[in-house]
Amino acid sequence: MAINIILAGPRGRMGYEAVQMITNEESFRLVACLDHKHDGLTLGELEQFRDDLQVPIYTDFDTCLKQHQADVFVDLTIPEVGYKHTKTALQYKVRPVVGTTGFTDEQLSELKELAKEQKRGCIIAPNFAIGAILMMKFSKMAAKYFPDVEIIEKHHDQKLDAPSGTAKKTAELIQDVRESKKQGHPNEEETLPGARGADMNGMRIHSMRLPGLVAHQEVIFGGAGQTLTISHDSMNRASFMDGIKECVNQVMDLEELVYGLENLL
Ligand SMILES: NC(=O)C1=CN([C@@H]2O[C@H](COP(=O)(O)OP(=O)(O)OC[C@H]3O[C@@H](n4cnc5c(N)ncnc54)[C@H](OP(=O)(O)O)[C@@H]3O)[C@@H](O)[C@H]2O)C=CC1
Ligand SMILES: O=C(O)C1=N[C@H](C(=O)O)C[C@H](O)C1
Repeated sequence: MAINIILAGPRGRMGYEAVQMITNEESFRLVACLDHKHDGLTLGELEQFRDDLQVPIYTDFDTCLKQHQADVFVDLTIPEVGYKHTKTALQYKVRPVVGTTGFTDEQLSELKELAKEQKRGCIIAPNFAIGAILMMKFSKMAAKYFPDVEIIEKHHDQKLDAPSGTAKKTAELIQDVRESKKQGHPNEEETLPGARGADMNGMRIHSMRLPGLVAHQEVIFGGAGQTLTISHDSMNRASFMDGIKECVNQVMDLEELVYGLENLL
């Protein structure tokens, strides 16, 4: 039996790639899309998609969910909207797979509670690329031995949230094993505000935004007379598609929210 999917954000950089992946996968069926434009049209009627993609577009999620029996909802939009969509999907007992980043800790806790109440699987994954998951896991391993660490994340200049979801998640994983400490000189001062980046329990996160970049991260550890750099680069959005596929399959067997693909691999 095919898994019926509703996708939010089909015209976006990630959404476009996800449409190709879902429609090429025999065991998936894209039953509808959610957008804030083009209500009543089909994907095939939009310039960027193949003419034969007879997938209806809705701007109202409730209407979409009432019209289509879906198993899984995939969100690749923007933080504020992605959070609302995820909540609505769970209320309709449809399992969300969320790639959208920038949710607050409060929003994540609320969604965790809702998924538990509804006994429905939900996966929120700040990064779907297997290489990025390994980079995070290796960073957690290294942090046990190197408590001095800074994260540099580099993304395209159209990204809305900073730091990236991946950088935050990496810092959280490192925090599980790193003793909390302020790094750098105790009397250091920023003569230009922000020069030392964001501060997470003394660990620094720096966000770079430039045209030409896709998604890249370096985790740099420093110790006596040595540094260790763990880095990952996504050269294109195809790098995230195997992870989405894995999440769509795995979410069907879950009854709670899982935050991070590293918990499923
Ligand atoms: N987990 C992961 O592995 C990855 C996660 N991401 C995250 O995925 C998200 C999307 O990234 P990306 O594709 O690059 O971003 P884009 O800006 O390219 O795409 C976002 C899409 O969402 C649409 N949108 C805006 N508001 C709504 C709404 N109310 N309902 C439905 N759609 C809406 C936008 O339309 P319009 O352009 O008309 O505003 C756009 O088509 C981001 O949060 C990003 O951080 C990205 C890459 C990997
Ligand atoms: O916006 C992006 O592009 C990406 N967002 C995710 C994040 O915030 O970590 C994942 C990846 O880095 C690409």
